Amino acid sequence: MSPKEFYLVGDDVSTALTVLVEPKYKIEDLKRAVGGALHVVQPLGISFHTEDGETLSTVDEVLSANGPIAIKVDGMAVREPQGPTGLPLVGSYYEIFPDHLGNHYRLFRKYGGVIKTTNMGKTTYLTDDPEVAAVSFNESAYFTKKITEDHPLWGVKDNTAIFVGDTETENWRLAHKFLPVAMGPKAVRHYTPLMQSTVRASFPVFDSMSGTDQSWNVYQYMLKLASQTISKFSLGSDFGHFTDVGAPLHPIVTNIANLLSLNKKVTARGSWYQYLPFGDPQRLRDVRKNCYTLLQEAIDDVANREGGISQMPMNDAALNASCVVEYLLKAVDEHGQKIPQGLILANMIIVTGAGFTTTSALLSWLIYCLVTYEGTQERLLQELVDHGINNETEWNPDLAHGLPYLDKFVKETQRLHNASFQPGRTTKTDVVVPGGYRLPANSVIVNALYALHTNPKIWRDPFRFDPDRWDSEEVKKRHRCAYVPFATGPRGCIGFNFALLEVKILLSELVYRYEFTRDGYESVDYDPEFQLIRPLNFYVSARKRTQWPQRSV
Ligand code: HEM
Repeated sequence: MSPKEFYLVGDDVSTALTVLVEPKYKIEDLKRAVGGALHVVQPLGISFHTEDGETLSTVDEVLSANGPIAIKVDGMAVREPQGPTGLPLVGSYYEIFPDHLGNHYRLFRKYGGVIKTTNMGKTTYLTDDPEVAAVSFNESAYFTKKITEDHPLWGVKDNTAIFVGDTETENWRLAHKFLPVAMGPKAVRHYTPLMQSTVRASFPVFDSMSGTDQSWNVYQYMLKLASQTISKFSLGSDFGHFTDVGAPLHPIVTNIANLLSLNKKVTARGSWYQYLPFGDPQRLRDVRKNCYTLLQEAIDDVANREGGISQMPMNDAALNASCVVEYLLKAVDEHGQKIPQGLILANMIIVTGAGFTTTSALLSWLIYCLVTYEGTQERLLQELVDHGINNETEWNPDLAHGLPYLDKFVKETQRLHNASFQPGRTTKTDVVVPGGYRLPANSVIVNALYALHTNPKIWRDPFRFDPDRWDSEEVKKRHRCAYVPFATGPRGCIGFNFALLEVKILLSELVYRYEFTRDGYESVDYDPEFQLIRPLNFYVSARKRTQWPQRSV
């Protein structure tokens, strides 16, 4: 073993660390050893240099060079991410809001693939670089999902629940053991009739608006439809959203939506703000209490159903249960253990909330794309007709996922209008990420999904809505983190099987029955204050079809 000193170009040579180098090392082994010592998360991106800048390509060259060895990461000196200087106290707030998607995109063009923003005392790093996203999504020695004061989910942090709790807790481990089984492809298949019947039960309401040529706010009705579907899946409850045109939203929906909206407001303003005993911070606490009460009632309803709850292995329970709550009450693991009773309530708030807030926004954007991008609605309808689909079709996942245009239309909509936009991860130590950017320990990095999905280095003509791009080799060979609408890694979405099947069936049923037309000429805005990207002022009329195109095949 030969001791050798290494330092990162960009740091002072006095920071050099000693690494023991074995002469039999391959160059990759040396990179891994040096990367580990200097906290370079992707060590194969390292290159070795003399102090004069000469490149050293072999282990022998490194061992025989004089003095400390300089290293670069992806050909770059190590550097601090840059961002707008901002104003005293508020930081970069006015550089970012209200159009945080557009402004972050602009800041990446100006400052590079990892940027730093400060906002009311909180510091956030963000990336639009898939290489950086890939390392941060991976739970590792360097990154984890830990919800600190700088994390976007701080206001709703709850270590008894999935999504809003830290990875390194026993509670997350348990939730992540039990819940995904209830949402895997096999389990989701048995919820297909539920999706089909829920959308068909909404037709009398849309028919009646069609009859009076009434235009309607798309998000309001997609929220009703998505939450009606998710509430049956998650809680086995019927929220009664389609008893008539003006049926109110169920209080579980309004309370969860308020919870998210208040959290975004409270966390956008700095950590001190949430402790105020009045105003939005107090409202956030009250709304959370209401959510708990309402959800517990829904859980008790399932637990007290006639016939009782029989226990069974997780996989059987997932196929047997009529909803996720029933699954959690039934399921036992390989040791005969159940998920602790005390974890069910908090997890069910999350499953329900994560389920309907995302799918309602996605359904709204799908309709937005249909009425905005010429020819898309006709193409989708033609595909349905060509596959013999109508409002009596018995849906199954193979049919829904076997519609190629629908599939790429959904993908392209999620690329440009994804509901989620800011999955955050926290560094466990200081770390040098791809591109040579250094993040301090305990800092939050947000994978900026919109900026990743429109990064011009990856996506040709990124703002053009073009479902056919999904057939191109370029897109098929993209980096695995260039498109991550559901995030990825151990903390990625567990509901994506359900979500994709749900939106495909609901959208197809609606498009087969109605012709959608945009109402109004204002540009459609997203809500900058909400935890998810949802359209605010988007109206359509949906006229019941009386004619359909001929089959083209
Ligand atoms: C269009 C629909 C959806 C989108 C875009 C979406 C997106 C995401 C994203 C980006 C994450 C990662 C969050 C983070 O890293 O902080 C996530 C996590 C999660 N999603 Fe979804 N989701 C969708 C639908 C659903 C549905 C329908 C459910 C359940 C019914 C669900 C349940 C969850 C849960 C429980 C987690 C947390 C996983 C964990 O913490 O380990 N999602 N989702």
